[in-house]
Amino acid sequence: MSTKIKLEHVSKIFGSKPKSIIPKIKAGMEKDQILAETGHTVGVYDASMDIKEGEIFVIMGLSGSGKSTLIRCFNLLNKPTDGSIFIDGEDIVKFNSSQLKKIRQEKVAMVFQHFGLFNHRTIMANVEYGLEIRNISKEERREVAQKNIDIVGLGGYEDKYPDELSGGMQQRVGLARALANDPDILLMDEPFSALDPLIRREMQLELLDIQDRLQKTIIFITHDVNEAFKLGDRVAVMKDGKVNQVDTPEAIIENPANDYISDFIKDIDRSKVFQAEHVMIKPNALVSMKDGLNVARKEMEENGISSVFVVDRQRHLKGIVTIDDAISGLKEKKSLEDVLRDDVTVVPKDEYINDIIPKALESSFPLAVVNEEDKLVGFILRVHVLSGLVSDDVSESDEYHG
Ligand SMILES: Nc1ncnc2c1ncn2[C@@H]1O[C@H](COP(=O)(O)OP(=O)(O)OP(=O)(O)O)[C@@H](O)[C@H]1O
Repeated sequence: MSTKIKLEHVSKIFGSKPKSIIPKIKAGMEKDQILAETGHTVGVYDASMDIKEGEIFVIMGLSGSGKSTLIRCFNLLNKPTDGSIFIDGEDIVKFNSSQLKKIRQEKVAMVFQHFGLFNHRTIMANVEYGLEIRNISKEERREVAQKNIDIVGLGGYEDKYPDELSGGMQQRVGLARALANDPDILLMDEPFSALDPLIRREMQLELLDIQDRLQKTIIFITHDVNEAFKLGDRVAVMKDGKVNQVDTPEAIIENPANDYISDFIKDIDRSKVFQAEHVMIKPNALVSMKDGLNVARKEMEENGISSVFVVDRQRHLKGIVTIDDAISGLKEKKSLEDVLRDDVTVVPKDEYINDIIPKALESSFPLAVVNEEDKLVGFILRVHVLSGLVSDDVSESDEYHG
């Protein structure tokens, strides 16, 4: 994926002489001391990051950590005190007002926490708004707005007014309005935090679904670590105006950059973050149909394992054979095919552990993990899914091998 947005050493200081504060921070002065001695507030300090085209990039942090200040820099609602922001390679901090107007109308759209809808306008007229100020013709406006109302699942509500809709529905209108200008970049500042938990979960799934279809570059702000890790392809963790870590949810959980982040993520539900490919074990023994039963038995004996997966030449799974079946099958002069069991549960490599648990409970064999081409890439042991899910020792087990 190519870089869509690049931040280089972006700082935003609030106060009468913001630039004078930068050297003080460089010299190691902390945010509290700066406020006490100079009356300036450090909103964001020295943020650098690359955001890739088509990713959901989450900025997470507690209240006051600088998330909103930072996201408002992406469309220059906040002009950085220092640093550069490149969108598609152009430094927007240097843009004049007409360039800025264009980029806000056409390339970057924002969805707000409290929806920001016009209460005197119908849903249709709210969604049409951005197109209207760009002087798009009435017919085209209607067509584009209708398409986006349908995308967010609000077909049939076009003539209602915002206060006739629930919070979740109002936020869908906010999303449709942002999408109507077909922006490359969507800025979402705590869009779901005013919603109750059930609606919030529904909206999270809806956003993932819409993103699958539209592939925008999304910057999403939240203070909720579970939301961050559920939605984010990558997550930036902020504290006191500074970006502490930028990485994938899995990498942050495995290697938190400092104690603050360890503390932040201790309540995370790992089963909703880790996917099959993160916890699977790569098989060190595999048997192909043409190898035959004797080879299968040897593989199991030499590796000290009680079952082995059988694949074809393309590594597609054919089934599993157990050591007991292999030994008795050989005595009875049976072939590998005769004793092959096909009741193996197969899971795609991007399936969440949360969804794998019930399958593991039902299966008497290790679960087979396959890639997009349906090739066997690993396996997951029932015992590990059940005991602490994705504990660090998962790869050290020698109880079974596939
Ligand atoms: N316009 C402003 N003038 C002065 N200080 C500001 C301004 N906007 C934000 N700040 C300060 O900058 C710091 C970061 O605030 P910001 O709103 O970005 O945090 P946040 O992480 O988004 O918090 P929240 O989740 O509560 O919105 C805070 O200390 C805040 O008081």
